[in-house]
Amino acid sequence: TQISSILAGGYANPLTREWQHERQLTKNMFIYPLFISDNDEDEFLIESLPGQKRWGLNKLLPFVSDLVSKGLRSVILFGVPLNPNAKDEVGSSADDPEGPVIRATKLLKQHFPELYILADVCLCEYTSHGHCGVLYEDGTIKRKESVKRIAAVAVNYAKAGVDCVAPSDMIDGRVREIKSALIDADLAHKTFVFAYSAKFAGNLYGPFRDAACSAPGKGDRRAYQLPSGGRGLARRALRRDINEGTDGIIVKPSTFYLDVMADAAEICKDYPICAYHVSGEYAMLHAAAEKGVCDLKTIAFESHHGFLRAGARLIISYFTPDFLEWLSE
Ligand SMILES: NCC[C@H](CC(=O)O)[C@@H](CN)CCC(=O)O
Ligand SMILES: [Zn+2]
Repeated sequence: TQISSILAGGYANPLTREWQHERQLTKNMFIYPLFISDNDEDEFLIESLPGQKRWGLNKLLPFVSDLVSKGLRSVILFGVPLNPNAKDEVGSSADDPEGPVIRATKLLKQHFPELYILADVCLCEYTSHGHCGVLYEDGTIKRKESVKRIAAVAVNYAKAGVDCVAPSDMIDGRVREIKSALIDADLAHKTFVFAYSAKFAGNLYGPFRDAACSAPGKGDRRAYQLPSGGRGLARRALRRDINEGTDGIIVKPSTFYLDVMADAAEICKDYPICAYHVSGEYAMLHAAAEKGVCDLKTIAFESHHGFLRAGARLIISYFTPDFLEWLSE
């Protein structure tokens, strides 16, 4: 008999096309970023991040309640202190008990006890200079002091009820510092440490920095976020964070870094890998759809399928509300 070279029969039908997916997008893999303002009445549309808002605590609950009823399982909180004198050299207000992240955590836990809450841990939203750590006079990162401060913030978030701390600072040694500080505080047994292990300096965070007012005042983040060509460096950072006790790995950005995500799935195969579809990638798809280059829903599925193919199990995505609808159809 003639061995057929015809593959088409295997995916001729929509259902058999679905059968070809090794992993399907499901609601419980989505983690939704929430921008929490220190103005309780805020409900502010973020121009550069289509459809996304900055939320004050008096407006947050109905919005989250609707998403939870549609199957939202998890959010990641970013504090946006608008009050300018809340910022100082060491980001003191990051873990202010009256600050946006800690207050939002308590409010959300009270109303949605099942909602899994991650808190992004970084100083850039709270420092006067806008960098992710504490600086020397010459503008370089003061490593020891930075990681100690970031660990203290992580512990205070965990004390406030956060389920997972996600250090996005990228400063060497912060994972070990956070893990040991959580152990000392007797919180390590119930707090997930989700390190952004392969996070690249690039041009894809602009809309976020608009939303969070977190752009560096001077210079850039190239001294502590990875160079975009550095695949080997990313592999070394992945190994480093595993050794320092991370419980999961975030790769960020995503679309332009699927090879790094595949490396993470290999090097950290015993860990949950999370893709962060960052603000610039999200805004890019919206802009392309607006110009008629592609269809928004189709391109959202196509890009997010790529993260699964590359080995991600979780996705931090601004498309989360859309996917909660799309995956219910
Ligand atoms: N802590 C750094 C924040 C960082 C971007 C930046 O470098 O400013 C990301 C948040 N973790 C931005 C995420 C995004 O662009 O969506
Ligand atoms: Zn930062």
